[in-house]
Amino acid sequence: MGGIAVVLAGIGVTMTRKIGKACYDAVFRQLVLSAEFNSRDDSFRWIISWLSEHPAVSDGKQFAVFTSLRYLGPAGRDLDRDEKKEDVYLLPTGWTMIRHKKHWLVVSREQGDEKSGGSPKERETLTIYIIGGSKEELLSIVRESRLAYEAKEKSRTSIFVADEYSSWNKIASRISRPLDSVVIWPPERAQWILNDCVRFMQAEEWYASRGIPWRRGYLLYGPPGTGKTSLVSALAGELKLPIYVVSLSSSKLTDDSFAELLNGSAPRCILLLEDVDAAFRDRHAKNASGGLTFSGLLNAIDGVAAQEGRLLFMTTNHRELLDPALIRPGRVDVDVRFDRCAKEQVGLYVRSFFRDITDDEVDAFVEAVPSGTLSIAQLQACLLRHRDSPPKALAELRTLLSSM
Ligand SMILES: Nc1ncnc2c1ncn2[C@@H]1O[C@H](COP(=O)(O)OP(=O)(O)OP(=O)(O)O)[C@@H](O)[C@H]1O
Repeated sequence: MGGIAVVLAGIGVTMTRKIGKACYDAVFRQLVLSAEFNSRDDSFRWIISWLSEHPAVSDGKQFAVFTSLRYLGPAGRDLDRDEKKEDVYLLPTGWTMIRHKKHWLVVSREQGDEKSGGSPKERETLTIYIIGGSKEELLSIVRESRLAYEAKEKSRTSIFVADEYSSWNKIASRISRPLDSVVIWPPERAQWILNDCVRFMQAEEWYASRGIPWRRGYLLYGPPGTGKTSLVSALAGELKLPIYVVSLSSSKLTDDSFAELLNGSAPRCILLLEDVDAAFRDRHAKNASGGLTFSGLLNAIDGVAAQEGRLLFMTTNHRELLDPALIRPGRVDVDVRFDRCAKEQVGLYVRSFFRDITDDEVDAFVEAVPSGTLSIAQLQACLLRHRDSPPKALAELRTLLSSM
């Protein structure tokens, strides 16, 4: 008898709990709206940036640091050489309540476990609960955060690099580099390439009406440090497009993950494949071990399922080592050769570096550097060591040249 009473009491407690929870959930759902932002989605960045600038948050005491400059892979190295500025956000830790306009918002951040896949940063979610608010109010927060983020990013270039999990990591968002900061010869060539890109981006219908896949490929080749990556960076700034960088030499890449990466890039972007020769000196060199194959590469960049409307840039120091199939017309439409400095480039670069230098001093640099001996990167390194003294820079340059 006593046993039955205990069982009945147990059932009663469980039922009461369940009913209580159901009532609580129903009331909670009625009063509280929520939106979840996953770090895989762009909206996550908007909200993170919006929250970190919200007065109620910036007055807080406990913060977690969130930075978008997380991973500098080999391909990120060059792009990051000029500026090491990070996007750093200070965000509240755990659960936070903030007053926004007429409502209270509760913000919670959660890190997913390994089962949810992807890199740890990719598994993060941020949930905003709005108490007593409407769907429209929740949407207006998302819109507001998007507009603020886009306004902030307007004069910046976003750079994404494929990480070891074969997903995109935003490594930087930096002030766009002006096109005329890249000194190539002849100077009108940079503008020609920019015009070509613009013309392509505006020609979706033209391509569609002729049944031509809407794709354009550029091969930039020449010695190291001559401005290939810098030009891509400047073009991205002028075109207001993000750059997606893949290093083909990564051993983690497979045909599937490469195709997935390309599909996961923004529909309008610059896709930059750096040092293509390192991975594909010839089509047979790879790949017994299951990495990216040559046909996998070709399929992903221009197979039937390949994305359209993006600009493909490939860079190499050794054009002669590339498989002809990779650079045939249709895959590479524009070939641009970069060389070590012509005398005119030395003059232009020195003038733009020192700004208030005299004509005679510029002429001395031009005279000292024979055409085709130094890359701009070498010249730049020397000038940087004596940024306040053109005569000292010139003296060091002469020593350097005499030892070559
Ligand atoms: N033509 C150029 N105009 C202005 N700066 C240049 C130029 N070439 C190189 N530089 C400077 O030299 C550095 C290296 O340049 P960059 O990475 O663009 O060279 P690269 O040709 O892509 O080299 P690599 O083949 O090694 O990838 C950068 O800091 C860049 O600012």
